[in-house]
Amino acid sequence: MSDLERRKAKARSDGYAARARAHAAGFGAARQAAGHALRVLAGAPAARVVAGYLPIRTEIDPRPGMLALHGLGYTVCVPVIEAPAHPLLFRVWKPEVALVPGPFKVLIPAEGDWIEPDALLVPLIAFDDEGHRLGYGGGFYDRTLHALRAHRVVRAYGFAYEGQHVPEVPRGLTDAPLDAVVTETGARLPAAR
Ligand SMILES: Nc1nc2c(c(=O)[nH]1)N(C=O)[C@@H](CNc1ccc(C(=O)N[C@@H](CCC(=O)O)C(=O)O)cc1)CN2
Ligand SMILES: Nc1ncnc2c1ncn2[C@@H]1O[C@H](COP(=O)(O)OP(=O)(O)OP(=O)(O)O)[C@@H](O)[C@H]1O
Repeated sequence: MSDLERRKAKARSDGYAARARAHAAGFGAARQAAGHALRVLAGAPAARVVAGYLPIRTEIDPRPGMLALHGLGYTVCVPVIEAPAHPLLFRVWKPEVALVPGPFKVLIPAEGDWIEPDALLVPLIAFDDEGHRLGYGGGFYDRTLHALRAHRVVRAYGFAYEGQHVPEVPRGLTDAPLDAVVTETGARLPAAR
């Protein structure tokens, strides 16, 4: 294990504990964060297809935001793992769509069109002021953002509890930065990178 991997592993276990505390205390946070996400997306030009996610463990629940976006006429989609070390695919999500368990027990739509999002709400374990994030360690969102951003502007907004903020996320060369992080207290724009 490299020094970076060791530091990420430590930050992951600390981050898990902080997220669990925020989740346990976070009554109403998902709704407040949803409101901030709608404002951020309304200010982002040309975002019509927005990726949310179906939460696992103690991730903040983006479904109130996804429901509101659907009601406003956005096309909402969620990630699906195609294979390890591959970018994520995205399938259209609607409030009534049937869900089935996919890899890592994450729910995925049983059917629906495959689509490319132009903005994403991204789950995470920890984030810092420069918009760097730590995920579960699969590199899925990093690969996905690199691939999507190779041919056009695609915005990525971390979606998290305020309690997941850390001074500095251990960072590697392949980590894809976020355009902002939305929490229950508002949208944090990254400080100059
Ligand atoms: N809600 C949600 N959906 C998502 C993601 C996510 O982070 N959150 N993903 C974002 O990528 C993808 C799923 N990726 C995942 C990758 C790893 C693990 C996981 O449980 N990893 C184990 C370690 C496994 C190992 O080391 O082999 C762990 O954390 O204990 C879960 C989801 C797509 N959908
Ligand atoms: N664009 C990429 N191309 C090739 N490898 C990549 C890319 N992005 C990440 N990786 C590799 O994936 C592995 C996991 O990366 P990392 O620890 O940053 O995952 P993570 O950001 O925590 O996970 P996720 O993005 O799935 O939430 C690392 O070995 C990293 O080098």
